[in-house]
Amino acid sequence: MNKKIITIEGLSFTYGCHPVLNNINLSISSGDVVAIIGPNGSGKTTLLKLVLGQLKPTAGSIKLFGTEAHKLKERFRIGYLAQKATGFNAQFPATVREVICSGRVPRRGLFRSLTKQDHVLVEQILEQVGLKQFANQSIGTLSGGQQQRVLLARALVSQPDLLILDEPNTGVDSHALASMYELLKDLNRCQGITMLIVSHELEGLSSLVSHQICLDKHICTCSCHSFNDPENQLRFCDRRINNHVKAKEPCYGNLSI
Ligand SMILES: Nc1ncnc2c1ncn2[C@@H]1O[C@H](COP(=O)(O)OP(=O)(O)OP(=O)(O)O)[C@@H](O)[C@H]1O
Repeated sequence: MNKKIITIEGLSFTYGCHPVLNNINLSISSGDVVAIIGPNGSGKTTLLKLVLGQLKPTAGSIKLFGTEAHKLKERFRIGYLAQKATGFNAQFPATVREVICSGRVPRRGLFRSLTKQDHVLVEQILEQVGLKQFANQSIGTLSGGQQQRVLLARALVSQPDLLILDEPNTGVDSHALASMYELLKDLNRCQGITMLIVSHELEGLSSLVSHQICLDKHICTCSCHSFNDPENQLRFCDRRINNHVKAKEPCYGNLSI
């Protein structure tokens, strides 16, 4: 049986008195590629921040690799590409290669130099994301979409077990996006990296993801198909978890895969 990478039980989260997520249950196994979609303000980024341990649940629990998310020490096991993380200006004092190298530091340790092996890996990833020719340029001289790819490379270079991407398609043209998704697919199929991807649209992503979750404040649906089981492929098991029609009070989604 595949190992559980993320286990969320009875999760609720409130900003001040503004409830955003309520009673979410979700379990993601090793090798799953889960896309979270939903309208603006539905709590997608908040859910990612909770998974990353940047926010603490108001109620319930989130475990990563079997440990409470905010207590996880092996942060290098998670590669994270934040939403709208780009915006470096031309004076930013680091080259593309240096930014990618910095993604290796958590795995190596803060006060240890990178090894020859680390540098080989950085060169491989530069090649994979198509940025070799920009390696010695300041990251701030690249376009927004190219900067996005640098940050993806930085997330990948730590060789994460779990890759979390918040709208990785922002500012990336369709050609670059298609090759990014191909790369992610290879990484998932060959290295078994588990992925959690927030996106507004599934176009292009659908051949990559194994599960889709629609997150809204009141309704969550989950559909899944397994690439490993042909009979399961494209099988849509839509689970409308919340019987909100019966509820008089506003109620919130509760989903599980
Ligand atoms: N730091 C904060 N303090 C208070 N409220 C917040 C904070 N961050 C987000 N919110 C609110 O929480 C709700 C969910 O926000 P969140 O960013 O998680 O949504 P989202 O689904 O990622 O949206 P988008 O698709 O626009 O990126 C929104 O109503 C937002 O206004």
